[in-house]
Amino acid sequence: MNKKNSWADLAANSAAENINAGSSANNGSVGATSAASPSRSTYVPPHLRNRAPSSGPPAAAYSGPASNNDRSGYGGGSLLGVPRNDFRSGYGSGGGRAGGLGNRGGWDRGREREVNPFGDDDETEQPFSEQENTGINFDAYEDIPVETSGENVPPAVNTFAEIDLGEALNLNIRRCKYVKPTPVQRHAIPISLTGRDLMACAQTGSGKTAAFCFPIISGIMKMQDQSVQRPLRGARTVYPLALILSPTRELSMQIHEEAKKFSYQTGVKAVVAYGGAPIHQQVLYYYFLDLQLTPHGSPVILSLLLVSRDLALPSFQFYVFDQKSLVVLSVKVLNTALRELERGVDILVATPGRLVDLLERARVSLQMIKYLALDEADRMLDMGFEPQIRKIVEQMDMPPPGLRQTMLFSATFPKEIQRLASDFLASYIFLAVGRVGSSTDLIAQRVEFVHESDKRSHLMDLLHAQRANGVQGKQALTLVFVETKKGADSLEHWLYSNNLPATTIHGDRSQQEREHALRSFKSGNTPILVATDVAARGLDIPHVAHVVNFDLPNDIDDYVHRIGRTGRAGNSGLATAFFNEGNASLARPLSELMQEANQEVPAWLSRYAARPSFGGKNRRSGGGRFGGRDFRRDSSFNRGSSDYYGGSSGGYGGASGGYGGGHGSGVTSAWD
Ligand SMILES: Nc1ncnc2c1ncn2[C@@H]1O[C@H](COP(=O)(O)OP(=O)(O)OP(=O)(O)O)[C@@H](O)[C@H]1O
Repeated sequence: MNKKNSWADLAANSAAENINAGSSANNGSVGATSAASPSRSTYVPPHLRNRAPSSGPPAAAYSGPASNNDRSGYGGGSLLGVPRNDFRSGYGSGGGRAGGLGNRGGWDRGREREVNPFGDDDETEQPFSEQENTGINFDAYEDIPVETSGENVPPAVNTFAEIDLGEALNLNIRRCKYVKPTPVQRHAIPISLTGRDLMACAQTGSGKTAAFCFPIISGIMKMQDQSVQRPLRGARTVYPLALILSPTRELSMQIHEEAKKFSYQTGVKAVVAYGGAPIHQQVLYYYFLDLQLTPHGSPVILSLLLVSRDLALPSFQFYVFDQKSLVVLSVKVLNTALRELERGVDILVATPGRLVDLLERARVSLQMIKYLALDEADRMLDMGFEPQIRKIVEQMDMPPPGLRQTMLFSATFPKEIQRLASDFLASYIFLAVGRVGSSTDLIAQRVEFVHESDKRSHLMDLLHAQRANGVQGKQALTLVFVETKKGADSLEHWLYSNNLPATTIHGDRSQQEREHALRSFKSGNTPILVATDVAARGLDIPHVAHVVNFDLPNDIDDYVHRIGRTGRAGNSGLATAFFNEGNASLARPLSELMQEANQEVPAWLSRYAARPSFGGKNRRSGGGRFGGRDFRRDSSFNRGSSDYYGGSSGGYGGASGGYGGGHGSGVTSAWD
């Protein structure tokens, strides 16, 4: 019998192995099963045999972690049907499921104790100088141009000590080894601390997450001192004080991890809400509560308890399964994520879809929101997400602009999106660190003309050369962007069959597979990650040495975010793009971007860029010279007599401004 991977199949395998059941395919019904006299009353997992029988809590009957199936295609049947190539991860590690959802720091599975995200419980505090993260090259940021616009802009600071963030948060900043604020932090944190709304644009990898997290945590700490009361509307509804929205599950998880670090021992609690994967992909553990055999020897699971953290699964829902020789009469779902949420939340980090679900089920109320942050705000307000964001921000119970503080952050901010975003803001300050939508010159950019049919062999050459130059012949972490999910799978397969350790991340992979692929990449086990744009934004993966745009995106802003996965926090990086006739419309913005970042533009690319038929449609974020990027300064964006510079929200509650300016059309499929 082949091993299978869904929770039900795991149960089947486990049951079949342990009970030595007969092979008859009995599709027993509830009635038939009840009538059968069982040959054994209760299943005891192998590790609990020889112990006294117990009818105690489920933990006593733990059957082990559900499988991680990222490499399950090898050596056994896979429900997913597609072999996966997370190099080596499937060998000897048991698939690694125990390191999956449940191992994400901070959840602490049902215990109230706050997990130390720094793992430094025993560490005595070191002097500041010894802690400095030597990888950070702050000088790289010193001469970066900064522009602010809006009324009464608070002055920037040069050190964290100048800002009153609160002792507990300051301690965590030291634990993070942040010695001094990055430019976006120097400006954005004082602005936010004075309660002003903010639209901030700063280069990839320049510390925007902390720039919105610090004021939120510090503000909530102050609110705790004032013992802010939350409404009592049914124990199951929670009232977060801050909401941080991001476009992908992985980014939400990452922000949550960061928020947990920053808020450690501050009394501020951050919870993440994402999900949407089918039940069998979300199960952490399963327990047999009651299992019997029919006279024919078929296993009948009278009751199975699943422990899940997918917020979509209500606790204790009952299912009846009838699969081949296995009958499951009832499944109880113990939803650890919902329970975590029910214990209370100050900062809710979420993807929009999951949040809408929670709002509709009255699990979350936004009535108490004091802080709203949109990370990758331009992405959150483009055609794909805008309706959901409007629903969350304008049509539920969130306080309007002026009564809440709103912070929008991204590395790119097209003017059309700025205009939409202004609906969510009141009297806001616009902050641009570096040119809006520019890339950092920490990233060396190369563009090579490669015909479609030559791309694979060219990539192979790059990767081999890189390995030859690497430390002890090791492959440096390389992120390869392609345009489609199918393209990602096919390239991964090809790399793998050519002995290059690759995995993929894209929207057709299960959440478990996505997370496993990311972990495998980060750890260096699978140093080549083939990705769609689902990995283009926000992900902070240390030591990514090389980003390859195997397929260039249609939009220059997407290019900016993609290459921004390398060259982060002051470190240098390399980005190579394969360009051919199909990318002609990107020639002009690409060569402009490269010039701005002091990169050498190949003569052939300049010639493409100079052709009048190319490059017209693809606008640069913000556009124009430095200093003209706040859309409120551009008269063509003013609506009638309303004065956007002053920033009062003209469109609150209204319908979308209908942005349709060629943004994201080729990208949507990659973002789920
Ligand atoms: N003040 C600081 N000192 C040292 N490191 C910092 C500081 N602030 C942030 N970092 C580190 O810099 C890295 C990049 O930060 P972050 O992920 O917030 O960048 P970002 O601007 O949000 O990038 P992106 O545009 O790609 O989302 C992280 O590893 C973070 O821990």
